[in-house]
Amino acid sequence: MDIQRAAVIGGGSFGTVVANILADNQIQTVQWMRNEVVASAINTSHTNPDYLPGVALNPELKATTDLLAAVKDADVIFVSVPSHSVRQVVTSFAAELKPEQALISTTKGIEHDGFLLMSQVLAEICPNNPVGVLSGPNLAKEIGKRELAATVIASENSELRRNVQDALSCSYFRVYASNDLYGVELGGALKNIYAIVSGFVAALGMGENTKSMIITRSLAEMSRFAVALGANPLTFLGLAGVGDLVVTCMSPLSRNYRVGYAIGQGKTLEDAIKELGEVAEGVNTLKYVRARAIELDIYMPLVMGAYEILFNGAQPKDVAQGLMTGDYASDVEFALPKHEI
Ligand SMILES: NC(=O)c1ccc[n+]([C@@H]2O[C@H](COP(=O)([O-])OP(=O)(O)OC[C@H]3O[C@@H](n4cnc5c(N)ncnc54)[C@H](O)[C@@H]3O)[C@@H](O)[C@H]2O)c1
Ligand SMILES: O=P(O)(O)OC[C@H](O)CO
Repeated sequence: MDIQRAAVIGGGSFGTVVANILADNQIQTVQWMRNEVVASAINTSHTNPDYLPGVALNPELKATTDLLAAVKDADVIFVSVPSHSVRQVVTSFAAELKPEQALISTTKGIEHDGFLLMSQVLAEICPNNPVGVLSGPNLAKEIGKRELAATVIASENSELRRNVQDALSCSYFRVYASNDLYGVELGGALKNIYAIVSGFVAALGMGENTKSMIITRSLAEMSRFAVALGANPLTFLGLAGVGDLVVTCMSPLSRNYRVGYAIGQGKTLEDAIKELGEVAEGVNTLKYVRARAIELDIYMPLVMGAYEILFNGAQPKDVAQGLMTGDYASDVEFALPKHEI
């Protein structure tokens, strides 16, 4: 199956850049979105003014608000809506799919019920279709401007991996392949938590040593969690692990970092999310990962501290001090010694 026609589901920043790369590679691409005004702007002025203002999109990219028309003839369908909408949106076209049509999630989130990653949601709804995940250090606003970046396509289906590599690789986008679907996808979801933590650190004006400590300990913590759940530890040394963690923890372009920054400045979570006006997947991911870590007895002090700040009104400064001295009051006890790993 060569990819000649593609659909992208979602009219936000990342859906638009994926659709634009495909169009740059002469793949006939239709992007589906709910907003008719944005669809019309993409078709006529070749811009997405709501999410990527100032970015010139490929004039061959077509947008539509007709979901069934978008997916009908697509060899591959990229799903790029927030995690809380994936099940509903995919269910609304699943019955129309032919078994050879592949589904690729670009969504870095977790579904609460059953702690399902998005590829697992796709496989549950469309059990006969090949499934994959695209994840890596991919800030949409930079890729929209065609700045150089790399990503990972992960799937258990080697033909699908090769085809997506061919479809997306171009002069500004390099695509690596992995068969660790679970690890690649979990890396993309987990790093959002630590981007929020890095936002606190930046807002408090902490030093470069502190930032490095946070990123490094975040990597240890997220790898420990992922390996306990069955991921390959080597995945966390690659683009979808440390790569995505570093960019999201360091860039104010990250929405998760911005939420952490706003809270670090003293804003409420509600205000921080309202101000952002876009999705910050890490907020819900933090809740679900904390619950899972407690259930499985996995030592995750940064997750526990971040939860106290976001949902229990703790002060970032107090939590940071508690984490340093090891006597941070948590209602959770851990089997692992505190400084192990
Ligand atoms: N923006 C990035 O830099 C980036 C990079 C890589 C991955 N991602 C991931 O991609 C996913 C989407 O992110 P984004 O940046 O495009 O988000 P976004 O907030 O820019 O856009 C989300 C889009 O989905 C639409 N949407 C929401 N609920 C919907 C529903 N029920 N039906 C139809 N459309 C719906 C919104 O209207 C919006 O157009 C997220 O999980 C994110 O983690 C984002
Ligand atoms: O803006 P964020 O925080 O959702 O992060 C965007 C991408 O996931 C970075 O790879």
